[in-house]
Amino acid sequence: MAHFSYNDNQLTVEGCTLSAIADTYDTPCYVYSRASIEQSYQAYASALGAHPGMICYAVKANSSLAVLQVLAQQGAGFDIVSQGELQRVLAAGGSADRVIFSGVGKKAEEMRFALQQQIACFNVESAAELETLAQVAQAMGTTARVSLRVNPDVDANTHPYISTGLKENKFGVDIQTALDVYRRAASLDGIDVVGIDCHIGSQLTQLAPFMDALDRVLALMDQLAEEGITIRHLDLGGGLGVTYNNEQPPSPADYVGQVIAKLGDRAVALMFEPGRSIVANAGVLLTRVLYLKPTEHKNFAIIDAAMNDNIRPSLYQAWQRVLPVIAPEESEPTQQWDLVGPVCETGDWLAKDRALALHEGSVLALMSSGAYGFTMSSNYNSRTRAAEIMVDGDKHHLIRARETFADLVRGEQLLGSEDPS
Ligand SMILES: Cc1ncc(COP(=O)(O)O)c(C=O)c1O
Ligand SMILES: N[C@@H](CCCC[NH3+])C(=O)O
Repeated sequence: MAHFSYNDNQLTVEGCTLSAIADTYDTPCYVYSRASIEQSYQAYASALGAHPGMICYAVKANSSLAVLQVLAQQGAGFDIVSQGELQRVLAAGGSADRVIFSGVGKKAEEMRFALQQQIACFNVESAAELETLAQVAQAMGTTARVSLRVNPDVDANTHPYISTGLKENKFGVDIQTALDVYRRAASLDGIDVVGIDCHIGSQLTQLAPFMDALDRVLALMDQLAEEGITIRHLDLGGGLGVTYNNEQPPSPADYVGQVIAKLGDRAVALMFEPGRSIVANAGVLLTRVLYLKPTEHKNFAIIDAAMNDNIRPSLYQAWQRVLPVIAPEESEPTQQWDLVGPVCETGDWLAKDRALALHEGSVLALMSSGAYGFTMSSNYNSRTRAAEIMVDGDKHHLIRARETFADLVRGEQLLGSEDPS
C-alpha cells in the first residue's frame, strides 16, 4: 500500500497533509511515515517466517534515532559500519546482541567498543582486518564472532557507483582466497567463525544476481563444511531495489522464499541487511519554490532544497519523482522545469525536465527520499541541515530540529581563543 497519496487535492501521508507539515515546520524538511517503515520491515520478517535468522536494517540508509527506535520496537536487528552507528542503535533502544558490524575499515578502537557491547558478529572484509580483530579480542580476553564477507564476483546490474560484488570493487575477500582466510580464522585465538556473508550492490531490481552470488557462497560453505569449519549463519547483505520511477523489483517474500528454497537441507540461519527497501519509499523531502527563472534554453525553478540536502541526483544522476503537495487545477498549464538548488555548483539539481505547474511558493515533495537522503546530507555552502518529521497516524512529530548557526560552528575556534590547558 502506498502511504503517500492524494486525498482530494492534498498529498497526504497517513492522517496528515504534507502542506500542513510544510506550514508547521517550514522547508526543506524530510517527512517519514511510521506505518510505511513498519510495513516494509514486516514484509521481510514475515518472509523469513519461522526460518531461524535476523533482519538487520542497514543503519546507513537512515540513521535518525526515531527511525531506529521504530525498527527496534519491531524487533529488527541492525547492520552497522561505524562506532557512531552502533551508539545510535543503542541510544534508540536497539540491543547489541542483534547488531552486525560491516565495513572495510573498522578501527581497533571501534572493534574494542563493539566487543565490549558484545555485538552479534563482525563481518570481516580482509585478511589484515582479521588479524587486527584477533589481536584486539585477545588483549581483551574475549572472543569475536566472525563472518567473512566474500566477494563473489557477480555483476549486480546496477549503477557502477553502487555495485560492490565485482572483483574490482574494494569490498570483501576474493572468493578464490576466502578458503585460506577461513582456515586462518579458524586457527586464531580470539576468533569464533560463525558465518559467511556477501553484499553485491544496491538497488538491484532482479533476483538473478542475488541467486548467482548465493550459488557461489553455498559452494564455499560446502567446502568449509568438508574441512570441519561449520557455518551457522549465511548473510546475503542488503541491496533489494525499490520503485523510484517504473522499476518493478521483486518483493521480499519472493526473494527470501527463493533463498530458503535454494538452501536445501543445509541447516543455516539467514540474515539480510536491507536498507533502502525498508525506508526509501517511507520518506519524502519537502521543498519550496523560491524563484522561477525561465530562460531561452531552459526553465529553472530555484528551490530551497539543494544537493547538500540530497546528493543522490548529483552523485548518481538518480531520478526521484516530484509531486506538488497541492495538486493544481486540471486547467492550469504545465511547463518543463529543472529543479535546482541555491548551492554554487552546476551539479546542484534535484530533478530535470519535469512537467509541472509552478508558482513562487509552491511546495513540492521529492518522493522516495527516506533512504540515503538525510544521512548523506552535508553543510556545504554553510547550509544548515533540514528538519526531520515522523508522521504517526494523524500526529506528526519533530524528530530532528533544523540546524542553527550554533550547530554549524560547533567545535570551531577563532585563532587566539584556544583553551590554554
Ligand atoms: C554491507 C552492506 N549491507 C547493507 C547495505 C544496504 O544496502 P541497501 O540499502 O541497498 O539495502 C549496504 C549498502 O549498500 C552495504 O554496504
Ligand atoms: N547511497 C547510495 C547507495 C549506496 C549504498 C551503500 N552501500 C544511494 O543513495 O543509492
